[in-house]
Amino acid sequence: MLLTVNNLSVSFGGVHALNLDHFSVGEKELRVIIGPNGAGKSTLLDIICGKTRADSGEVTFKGKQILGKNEVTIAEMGIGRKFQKPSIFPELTVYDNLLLAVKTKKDIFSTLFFRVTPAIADRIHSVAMRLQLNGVMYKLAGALAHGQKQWLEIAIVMLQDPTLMLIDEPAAGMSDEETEKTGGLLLELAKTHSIIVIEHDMKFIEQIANNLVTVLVRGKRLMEGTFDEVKNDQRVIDCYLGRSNAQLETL
Ligand SMILES: Nc1ncnc2c1ncn2[C@@H]1O[C@H](COP(=O)(O)OP(=O)(O)OP(=O)(O)O)[C@@H](O)[C@H]1O
Repeated sequence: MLLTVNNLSVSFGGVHALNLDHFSVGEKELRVIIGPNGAGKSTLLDIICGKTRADSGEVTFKGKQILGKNEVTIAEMGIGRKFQKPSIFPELTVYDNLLLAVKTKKDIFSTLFFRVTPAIADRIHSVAMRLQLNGVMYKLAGALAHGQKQWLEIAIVMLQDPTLMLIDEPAAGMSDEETEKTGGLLLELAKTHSIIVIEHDMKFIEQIANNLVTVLVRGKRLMEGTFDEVKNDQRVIDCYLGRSNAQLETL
């Protein structure tokens, strides 16, 4: 397994946010995590990327313990996180945003003497191609459509060379067409990367869940299964019924 979590406990001011017995993700797996608000989904990703400290437990990545390591070290080990809040520079072009992502991966010394070699330019263009940004490379990032901005964010994470990408609600605020395209992009990226996606939109989950879906409720793992198993599980339906973000019952 690429990532393994065991007996992870996290609390904030005495309130348990996570009490997770086990969770693991394999190489080139696309895992979806669902759960009602406050289930601990973001906290789990925060722990994995080193943003939040755990009280106890074990998280190993490529066989190495990562609990207690800081965000920079964990990113260097190969875990990239795309947050919901935008992190692109709107006044720079798409190309310059991508170039900056390559530069910031370097240490200060090599950043000072940074040159765009043909290999770097190729890499930027190949990532842009995968995220279907090649047609808008010289457009200002701020002028992109909402969907394209999100794809640019994913491209920026990709350029940091992660083995595992953590993505929070990639389709939030997108049109139906953009959502479907995002699903296709994630499935394509999962051919070369492991990806954990937190998502609420069940139609989108149905499109991308080619492997397991993990259901978290009140910090615990309620169940794990295929999309159909999860969708038809009475406990899952009960957790979602009556919630505005649930569309389980309509599928
Ligand atoms: N920094 C924090 N300080 C205090 N409590 C927090 C903090 N972060 C999260 N929590 C609490 O931990 C619990 C889990 O929150 P978390 O954001 O991980 O849930 P979630 O499943 O991602 O929810 P949502 O779908 O609403 O984003 C909640 O009760 C939340 O209020």
